[in-house]
Amino acid sequence: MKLFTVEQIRQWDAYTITNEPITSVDLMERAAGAFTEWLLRTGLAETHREIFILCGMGNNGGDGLAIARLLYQAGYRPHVYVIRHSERSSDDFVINLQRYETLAKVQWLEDPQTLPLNETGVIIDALLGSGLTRSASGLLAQTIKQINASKAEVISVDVASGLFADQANDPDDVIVQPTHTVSFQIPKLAFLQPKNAPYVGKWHLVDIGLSQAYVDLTPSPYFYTDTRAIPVLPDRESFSNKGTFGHALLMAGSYGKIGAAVLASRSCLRGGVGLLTVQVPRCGYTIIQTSVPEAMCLTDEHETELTQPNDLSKYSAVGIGPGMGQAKASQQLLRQFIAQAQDIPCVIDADALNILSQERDLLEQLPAKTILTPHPKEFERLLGKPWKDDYEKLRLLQEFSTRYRIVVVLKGKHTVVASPDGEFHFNSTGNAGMATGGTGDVLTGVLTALLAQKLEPKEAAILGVYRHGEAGDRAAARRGMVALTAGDVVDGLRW
Ligand SMILES: NC(=O)C1=CN([C@@H]2O[C@H](COP(=O)(O)OP(=O)(O)OC[C@H]3O[C@@H](n4cnc5c(N)ncnc54)[C@H](OP(=O)(O)O)[C@@H]3O)[C@@H](O)[C@H]2O)[C@@H](O)CC1
Ligand SMILES: Nc1ncnc2c1ncn2[C@@H]1O[C@H](COP(=O)(O)OP(=O)(O)O)[C@@H](O)[C@H]1O
Ligand SMILES: [K+]
Repeated sequence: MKLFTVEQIRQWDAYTITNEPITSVDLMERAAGAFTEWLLRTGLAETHREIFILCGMGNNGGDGLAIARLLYQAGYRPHVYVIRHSERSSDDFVINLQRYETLAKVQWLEDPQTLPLNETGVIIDALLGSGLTRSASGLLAQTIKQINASKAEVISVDVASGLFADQANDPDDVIVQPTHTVSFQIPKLAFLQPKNAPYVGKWHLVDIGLSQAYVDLTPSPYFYTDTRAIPVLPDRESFSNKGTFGHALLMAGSYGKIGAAVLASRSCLRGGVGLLTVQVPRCGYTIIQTSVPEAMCLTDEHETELTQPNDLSKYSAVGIGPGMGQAKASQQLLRQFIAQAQDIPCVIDADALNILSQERDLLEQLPAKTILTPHPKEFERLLGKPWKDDYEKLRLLQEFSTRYRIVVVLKGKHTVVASPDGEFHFNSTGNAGMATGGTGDVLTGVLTALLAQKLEPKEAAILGVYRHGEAGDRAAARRGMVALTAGDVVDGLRW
């Protein structure tokens, strides 16, 4: 799914109005109808709950008033408040205010302290949407604080009031903290940024029929990976043999961390590779041979660390780093590896990334088909500096990917795949149960398997990250998030 900036969403709105054609107030009606249908379907507005609808004077407030009318017509009796936060009001706000006032009165809120919010109530937050131009202050900020202090269920219309939809807020901004955000058509970029988690809650999309032609015509670097958009592995030919699916090499493990090599090996096999060789220090030999009998084991000459370069020519892809440690000899090994691997697709992870952070000249020499898989701390080390906010992080990620011409998978709740063509693909699968040791090693194995099967690095990264998260979701459905381990993620892999 393509994602857009606020300015593009505004143009999308205008394009739909002109080309469908539909009047803007009817489009607002459609948005309010979709929101109300969602609300009634979820049962969050059961009649015994009091519904408070807080409206601003722009189109978000207009949505709030149209929702109020639709609820009123469905038999609910919402308490509707409007806040005078601006000199101006939007035309569609005015029309919807008049329409509502044919049914009931609204209250102009002068003092937020007087809001009779209670914990069994539902607050519909329609103060401000994507038209936010500055941080909330004054009466608006007081009202938002009052909403956040109440124990009521809060549902934001389109985007939480006070949250910028496509740029960073200041740390001390006053922003609604909803339990749910019901957003029109597409997720806003803000929903995917880690620091915004308290200002989004659970987000849901409702379809308001904005023009598909605009989506097709309008370029954007941002994508949200949904089931319809993921790359696919080619079907397996019935006459194929194990040679068809590549021979992967994993270089992983050190004394006390052979488990990382085991997890990456298992997931590489579940990723569909034809043949797998695992290079581990001598201490890992028996462990690999007994716990992953499908893999061949190449023992390093060193007892506890990886030190020995290989002839890489027979491998279709290499994954290096999980549990590898950062011993001096392993640093030298990585240097030799990079020199040798220029024509081989590779995944560089974990300790190998930390070595790269210290030996920065190696970044310039990375093979053309490289995927790096840092978590945020590892990415910060690679950059050599922290970022100011999540959007600056994205800019730096893009610069990094373009400068070194590699795919970077920045892991997290919405793992981002950044590619040298300037695109960002935010992942949609996975869950907090995966925040447990070893799940990253599982991802390395999967990505190595996909590269061995000749997927291009960008496609391999988008697909692998998606399936890895999906495997985590399957594992969480079976065991619950608390009990989930990295091995369960391996077991959850399906293609
Ligand atoms: N295409 C779609 O998806 C559709 C979108 N729709 C809806 O439209 C919403 C966007 O509406 P919108 O553009 O009218 O903006 P909205 O957020 O209501 O703000 C209004 C005004 O508030 C003001 N203001 C800003 N910041 C302020 C502050 N801190 N403190 C005080 N005032 C502040 C500022 O005016 P100013 O005071 O700067 O003159 C601004 O113009 C969108 O979120 C969705 O709900 C649907 O109806 C139909 C289809
Ligand atoms: N809250 C979360 N939601 C979704 N996925 C998560 C979450 N926390 C972690 N993950 C995923 O789990 C993996 C963790 O990788 P990493 O931090 O390298 O762990 P490790 O080094 O222990 O293997 C990543 O793929 C990440 O995207
Ligand atoms: K809102």
